[in-house]
Amino acid sequence: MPHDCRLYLMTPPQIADLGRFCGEFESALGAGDIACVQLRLKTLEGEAVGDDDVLAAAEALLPIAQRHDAAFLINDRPDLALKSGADGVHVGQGDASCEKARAALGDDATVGVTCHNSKHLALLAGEAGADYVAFGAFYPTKTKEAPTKAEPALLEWWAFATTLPSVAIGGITPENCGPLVRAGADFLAVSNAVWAHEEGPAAAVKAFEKAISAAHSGKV
Ligand SMILES: Cc1ncc(COP(=O)(O)OP(=O)(O)O)c(N)n1
Ligand SMILES: Cc1ncsc1CCOP(=O)(O)O
Ligand SMILES: [Mg+2]
Repeated sequence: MPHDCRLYLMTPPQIADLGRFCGEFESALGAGDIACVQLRLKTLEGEAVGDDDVLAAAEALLPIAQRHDAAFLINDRPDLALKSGADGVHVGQGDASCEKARAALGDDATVGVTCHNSKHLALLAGEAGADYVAFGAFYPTKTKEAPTKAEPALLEWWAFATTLPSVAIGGITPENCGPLVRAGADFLAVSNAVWAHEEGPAAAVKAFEKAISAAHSGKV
């Protein structure tokens, strides 16, 4: 039987009302097992997300993540991860390098690296000291224009060839996550399926848990 696959929750790219979002965040984290959260704030119609916005969001969300035993990572910016007291950072191929992130944050921090659909990038990230590699996008996503499409076979190969954890990302829902779980993904990184779920984020987390468990037990 494959090892346990866990949820990795990404924030929405824009948070209009931080106070209100804290309630939704608390409700998602309280609904089930979430291993990790990534604060991923992006620009909206050219409006830049300032460092202060990221730091204010981190200040509000980090204690909630800590209360629920979820690691708290910042997207893109090792410097803001350090400033905010986050557990680590997720960097893409166009962001700071894994080595630079590690040097800024230290050995105890978590550093994750986007590897698109590339075994080569993932092996390099592993050599550079990444704590996990992220592959995607597995499905069409509304959250970003994903530059690559990945297949579950890549997760299978990765799990067979290495012991470094993998994160699957991109358009993942409770309905389509089965093949990724069965292929050996260690984490499912999800955003829209949780925040836009018609019954709310807690229902989404519960639906993911049910789907992951069904995939592990071979029911789907
Ligand atoms: C878990 C995870 N995987 C991939 C990404 C994408 O990172 P990146 O390529 O840097 O793109 P942006 O998120 O910065 O738009 C991610 N953030 N998290
Ligand atoms: C950041 C990112 N990188 C590749 S797909 C994606 C978005 C994931 O969000 P969603 O779960 O809403 O598709
Ligand atoms: Mg990035």
